[in-house]
Amino acid sequence: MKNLLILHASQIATPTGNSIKHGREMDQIKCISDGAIYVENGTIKEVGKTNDVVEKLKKNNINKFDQIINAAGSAVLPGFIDSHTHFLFSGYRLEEFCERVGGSTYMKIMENGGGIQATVDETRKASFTELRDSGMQRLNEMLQQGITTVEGKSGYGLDEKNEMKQLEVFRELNLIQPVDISVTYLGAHAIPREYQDKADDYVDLMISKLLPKIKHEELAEFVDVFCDKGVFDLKRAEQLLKAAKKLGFKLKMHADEIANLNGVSLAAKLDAVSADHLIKISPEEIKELSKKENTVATLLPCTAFCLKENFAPARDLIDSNCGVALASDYNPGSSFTCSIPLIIALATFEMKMTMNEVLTALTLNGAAALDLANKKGTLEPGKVGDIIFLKYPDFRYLLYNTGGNLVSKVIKNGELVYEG
Ligand SMILES: N=CN[C@@H](CCC(=O)O)C(=O)O
Ligand SMILES: [Zn+2]
Repeated sequence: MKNLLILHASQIATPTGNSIKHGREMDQIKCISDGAIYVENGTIKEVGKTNDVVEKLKKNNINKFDQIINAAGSAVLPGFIDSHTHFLFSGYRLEEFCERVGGSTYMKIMENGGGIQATVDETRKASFTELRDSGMQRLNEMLQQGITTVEGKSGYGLDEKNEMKQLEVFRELNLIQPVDISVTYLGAHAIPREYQDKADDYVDLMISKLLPKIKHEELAEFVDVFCDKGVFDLKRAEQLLKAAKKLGFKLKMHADEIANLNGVSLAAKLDAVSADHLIKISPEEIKELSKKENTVATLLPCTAFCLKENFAPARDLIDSNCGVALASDYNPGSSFTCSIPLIIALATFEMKMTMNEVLTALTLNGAAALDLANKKGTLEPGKVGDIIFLKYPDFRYLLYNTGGNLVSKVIKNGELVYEG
């Protein structure tokens, strides 16, 4: 048996429950002062006031611990869950980023052969080892931000060999470093050059060959599609997602990012686990989404910021009773950052979310966007022991110390894996 006892936390701050929080529920955070957490074999067993937890452990004759950490002076939170990223890629797009800052647009760059295609060219050239090593470095950066679970999408291979390479690198990374990766197949990230005027053939190829192979080899849990103008239209997105669902994949969707193609409606209709971006979501779609218990609205403020777009209407979504998650969208084009402090600053100051809502969106609702809300995202008995410490005594310092990385310790599965 391996166990850990955390004592005297100035504050334990956590959402509660095993499922997505909607609307007003997102604003409810449980705070315990002078808190303690006991973790056994990677699972949280006790959470409460230090005196109460210590008493309970004594009663149960638990008096030997592999590690005891005094958390006085720290707020202690669930590990952050970054539920939308494209962190596995090769090559950077600095020039295009600067062009955009100077006035060009994401789609103009893509039409001229840059954008996702440029990263596909570089990623195809990269070896398994190169991809693994750069992925490893990025995961380490995430860990230091307090991210204990991340979603990773393929989508920079766009052919069988290179999509499989990305998915296999994810599998390897899951074995060799602490951050858990939930894997998504995003073959429908762009129409590959080889299929430029044959988009239907590419969709057919994914449906007839790639999806069954990936399912058979258990290389991805989710299937996603970039449904937008100039990429995959609604009809093709529906065709692909329906086929994926039939094979047992869970669904995600890049929806209403650049243009409104009614993508959120489709995500709702197909019971997707999440609909992501939503910058251009319509009022009707907000209504539709609010009726869905389990489709998370995943908002990506760093992307809107870097694309100089409006932010997704977080307030309207939450006030209409939707469940909102926040994620980084870490990718080499529209959001080359995994900065949790930047997400927090944009979500509060620009998107008018409360700090309680932001914490829920980065933990429990992030877990829900990965279908993990019954295992992760809160500090409660039965949940995985993924816990972070801040260098200040109250979680609201995350807002107050604007832009600062306040994470001082990260516990993964009950073990200390990072100390800043
Ligand atoms: N929009 C599509 N995919 C990414 C961008 C990927 C890229 O530009 O490389 C996104 O979510 O923003
Ligand atoms: Zn994305």
